[in-house]
Amino acid sequence: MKEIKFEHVKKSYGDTEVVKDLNFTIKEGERLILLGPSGCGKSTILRMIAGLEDITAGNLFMNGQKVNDIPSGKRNVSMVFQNYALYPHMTVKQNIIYGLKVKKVDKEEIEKRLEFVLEMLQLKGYEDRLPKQLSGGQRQRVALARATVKRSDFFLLDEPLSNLDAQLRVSARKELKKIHEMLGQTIVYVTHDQIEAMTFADRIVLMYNGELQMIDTPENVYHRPANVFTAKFIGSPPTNILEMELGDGSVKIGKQSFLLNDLWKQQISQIGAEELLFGIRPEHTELSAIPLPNGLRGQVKYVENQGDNYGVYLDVDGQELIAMSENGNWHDGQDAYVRPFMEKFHFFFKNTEKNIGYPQQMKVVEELHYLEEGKVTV
Ligand SMILES: Nc1ncnc2c1ncn2[C@@H]1O[C@H](COP(=O)(O)OP(=O)(O)OP(=O)(O)O)[C@@H](O)[C@H]1O
Repeated sequence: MKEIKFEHVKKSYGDTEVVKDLNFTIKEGERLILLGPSGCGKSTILRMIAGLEDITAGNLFMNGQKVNDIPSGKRNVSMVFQNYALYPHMTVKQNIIYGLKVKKVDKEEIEKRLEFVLEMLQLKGYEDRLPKQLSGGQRQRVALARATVKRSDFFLLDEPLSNLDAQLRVSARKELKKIHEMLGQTIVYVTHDQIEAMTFADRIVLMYNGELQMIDTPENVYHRPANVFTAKFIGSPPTNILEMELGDGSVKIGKQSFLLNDLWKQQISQIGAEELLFGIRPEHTELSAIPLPNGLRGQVKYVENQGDNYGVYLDVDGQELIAMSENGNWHDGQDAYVRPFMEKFHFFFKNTEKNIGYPQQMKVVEELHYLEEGKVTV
């Protein structure tokens, strides 16, 4: 089984714990993305898998075998680094096959694998060039090729596309997916780019401050965030998190309130919630210049042009709420009315910032057709 299992894994540098009690399993053949802000411990986790960092406490298993003390060279991993780390004095071909030669792989087999990656990563014709004679995108493909020819069980990538421009990143992700489909390796991929994570991952591990915040599919990370951090980290502009009070079947925000439907009323009463926070994504609201039933009134503070639509920042009784609008004709200080979609509400416990959960009947679906308040059909 090409599986990686963390069992109470910790990593400290001196007195500083940079990875705290990790417990999760990376499944055979999956594309797992380690996502999180700078310094959260992503690279450290990847380097522990690669055997480039010691584990301070706990156990790490690969292929069912405990590998805490197994050196990197014996872990059946290949790794691609952010800076490519190509050998500058070797040609493209030499760079790609160097590892295989060291391992004394049969000559014919080396040629076969070389042909395969040159073809797949569009490097034909570049075999005899030195890295300095290549563009950034080509160098990155050579680094991918060098890791791919090893055909190891585990393919580890540390921000491999961050030096590429947006277009090249899209095509490189496609190539990576192709490699994955053909070779079926278990991929662990570090990035701080949520778009990369959402488009490439089977599952995402979201890290913050050395702690795992959530591990789940991109859909669930977006629609069912485990806590406030996840809700705010995923999505742009970030999820609105508002202070609220519970009224009688309603949510009070500042001096205003809107009614909850029966599903939410039941959910909230079931968990016996005390103090809650209310979450709603900017894209899950309706914004209007005229009052909306069951909505909130705010004043426009700022409008951000996002190309195909606008982020409108409102002051709602002293709290900021961002809504999306197709038109940019909003002016500062103007009254605006916003209605959060009930099917897209999130509630979090105020003390722990953990999600309270969702009514069972509210499925995670991409396309929803809104009828009226709180009623939804798929
Ligand atoms: N050799 C080291 N000695 C001391 N502290 C370290 C060492 N390597 C990393 N750290 C610290 O450990 C924490 C996690 O670092 P890590 O590189 O894993 O973060 P990251 O999430 O990959 O960040 P980035 O996205 O910026 O690369 C950081 O606070 C970093 O300063």
